[in-house]
Amino acid sequence: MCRRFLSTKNNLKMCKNNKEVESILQGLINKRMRAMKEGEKSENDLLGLLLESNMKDVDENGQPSQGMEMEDVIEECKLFYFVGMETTSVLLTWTMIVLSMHPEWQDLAREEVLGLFRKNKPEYEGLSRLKTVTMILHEVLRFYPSATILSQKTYKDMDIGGVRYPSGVFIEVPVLFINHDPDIWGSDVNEFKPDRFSQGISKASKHPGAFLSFGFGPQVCIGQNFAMLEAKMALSMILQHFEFELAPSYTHAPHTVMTLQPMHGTQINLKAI
Ligand code: HEM
Repeated sequence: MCRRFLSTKNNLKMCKNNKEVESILQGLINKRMRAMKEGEKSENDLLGLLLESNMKDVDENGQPSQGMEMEDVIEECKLFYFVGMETTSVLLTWTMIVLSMHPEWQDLAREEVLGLFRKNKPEYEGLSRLKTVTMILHEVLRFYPSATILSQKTYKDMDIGGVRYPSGVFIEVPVLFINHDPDIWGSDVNEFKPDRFSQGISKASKHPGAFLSFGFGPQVCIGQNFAMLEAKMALSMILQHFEFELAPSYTHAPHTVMTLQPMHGTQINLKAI
């Protein structure tokens, strides 16, 4: 990877970090493979599944090229870690910011959570009944989509929307712009209005497929249900135990570093309840 880039200070740092992540993963993989070879039952997690498929193919075909290369296993682990962690964490961050800016929605969300769980740990069944919290998370994802642009590349000559594209053209879908387009969402597009999602995602806008914060088509986010569950669980627990508001030092400046983030951090005052 590193040979493709100029040796600037930043690129060298990125390469160093990348090598460090890869060597940590390689260590974890080696440990797990040793355990599997010694007959230990593989754990029911992503790494276990990837390695099981990798080792099975190697065994049955006698040559490793048929299975997933170790490099691919490492890349999959990196992909899941980065796309799974960062996206959900910025969703929660923006939700805390927006609920601080709109205390009326913070109160409604807390009312719903306490009504369902009181101060008990939220359980799966109850999380699927959170209507206001779900609408809030969808509206936050519309306002501040973790991925602001989706990139696709044509792999052959093709027609898209009446335009002929040759193979190898990058097509960028500007999710952030689409999510803020009044022709799609209405003239109140710049207002925080979770109830636009009260009838579900497909009825929230004038176009049923306009909500692209989890992508679309074959590359649609595989972790979206898990991410929503995680976010509902975390937000419910925060709402159960704290009231929160923005600290005076907070400066609102969304900017993109891979994901859409608050440029100057998220200073929030919490009050235990
Ligand atoms: C709020 C949280 C999340 C958001 C907003 C989000 C958003 C997205 C988007 C927009 C894409 C499509 C990318 C594209 O078309 O190029 C995507 C793909 C994907 N997401 Fe998520 N995601 C989230 C959480 C997660 C989690 C928790 C996981 C895994 C546990 C995950 C795993 C993936 C994977 C594996 C892909 C496919 C990548 C590919 O095929 O290239 N995501 N996600």
